[in-house]
Amino acid sequence: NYFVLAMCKRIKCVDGKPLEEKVCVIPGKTIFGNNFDLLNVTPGKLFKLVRGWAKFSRGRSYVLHFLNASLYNITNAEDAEQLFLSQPLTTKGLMYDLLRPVLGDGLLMSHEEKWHLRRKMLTPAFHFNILQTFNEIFKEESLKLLEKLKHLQHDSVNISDVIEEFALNNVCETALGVKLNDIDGESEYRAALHTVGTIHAKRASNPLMYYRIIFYLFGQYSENKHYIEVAHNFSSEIISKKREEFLKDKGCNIDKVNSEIKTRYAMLDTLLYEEAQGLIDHQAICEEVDTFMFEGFDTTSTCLKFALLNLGQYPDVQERCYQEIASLTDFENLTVFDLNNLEYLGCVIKETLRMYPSVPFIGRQCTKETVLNGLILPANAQINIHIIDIMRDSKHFPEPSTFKPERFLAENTCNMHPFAFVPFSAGSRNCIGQKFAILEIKAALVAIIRAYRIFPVTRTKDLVLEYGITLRTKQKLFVKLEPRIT
Ligand code: HEM
Repeated sequence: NYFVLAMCKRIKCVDGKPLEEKVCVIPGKTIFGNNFDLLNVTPGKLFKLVRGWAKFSRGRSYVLHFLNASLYNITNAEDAEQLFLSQPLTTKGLMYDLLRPVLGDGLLMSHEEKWHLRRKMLTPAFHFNILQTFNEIFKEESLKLLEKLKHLQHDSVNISDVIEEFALNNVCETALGVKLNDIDGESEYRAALHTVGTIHAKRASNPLMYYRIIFYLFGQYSENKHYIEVAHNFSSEIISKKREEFLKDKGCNIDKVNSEIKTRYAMLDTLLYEEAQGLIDHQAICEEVDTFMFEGFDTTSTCLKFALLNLGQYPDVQERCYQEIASLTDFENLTVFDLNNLEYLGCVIKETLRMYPSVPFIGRQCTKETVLNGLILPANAQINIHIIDIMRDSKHFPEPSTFKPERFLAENTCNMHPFAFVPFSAGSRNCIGQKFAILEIKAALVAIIRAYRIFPVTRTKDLVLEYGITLRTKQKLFVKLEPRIT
């Protein structure tokens, strides 16, 4: 039962056949399983290694053996289906523990009863009525983004900074109800989130660093602690400010709040209302706010940056988007319906997410012995779901490395496997912010495409992709912009 030298319990086939008949077993570099395969890798090397294993296994899911745990890697839609539909397999994997000091036990990390309650509590904050009010903020921030772009050197625009600022402003103003620019320490906060993500990616690339004591002694423990504190102090200050406003404004009229909450309450107000009812405490609010800021900012900005690179590289695609947008009314008057109706632009965003998913890998762990896809996974086995490989499977997406937004037109998706396109994950632990994200990305792209022709500077084929919570690149990203004459 044990893979002795790797010191982990083996995964077995339900029918007793050799494991290799069901999955690919990646040979380790040493007799100690795959324990030493990851030593001294950088986030860039780790990304390449993990994708290389997926290539080696030729479309089959694969297994690795690490100290104390086997790792089942799901790389295709067929194997992902059972997992996404499984209720017991909703506990997040070991890797997420590295994020716990940052996100606490918020929606992303929590499980079972706690997750259920919080998800139920927060779902109304993403209701269609609320998205309508968010749309006004997305448009306002998109216009501010254009204003920023106007003052940059158009021959080579570094899109990372402006896009990240745009995304963070949006999530702060929508979810928390405060304008980030009005608060001191905004840029330090953004830098802190970025650094915490970078340290996490580096730590995740070295299994020895998963041990707290080793991270403490030889890793970036103090730096990490410092930046987490900066981020937490910032969000905590916002929460205190909003609590004061909330209690002054609504505290005496909970019934009124109760009726409003279903129609127009953003996330933080919803949480403050639950706090006023005694259902959650300050700590819980902090965890959720930190989770939403973290999840809501890097993910959308990553997608936007790749979408701009793609639009620059494919002038025909860009022109088709422009034609679709050209018939719309003034930008300021665009409704959620108008943006939802932009079918081709929607295909561009989907194709961008398919090729460059903002969250390329997600993880689960078995809390007890579990049967999945004809395998018996021992308790504590880890499961890594390769969102990126699932969506680059040539069975479902012919010529997977070619950017073809048309594959997402309604007439081409009728027979698509339900779990072949999963940038927002799927099943009960799917992304709560997916409609929010698409709307925000569309608003920004409409504003930019209307104002500028985009030309390539950084090309996607030259990018070195890096492992991280979100997809990262070694290089900074640049495009050239040419104002459109209207
Ligand atoms: C293009 C943008 C986005 C992408 C690709 C994306 C992707 C994902 C994925 C793959 C997951 C599952 C994570 C896992 O199982 O470990 C997830 C979960 C989550 N996302 Fe997003 N996300 C995006 C935008 C957003 C936004 C804008 C928000 C909030 C405003 C958000 C909030 C969350 C939260 C709270 C969860 C945890 C949900 C739960 O477990 O119940 N995301 N997202």
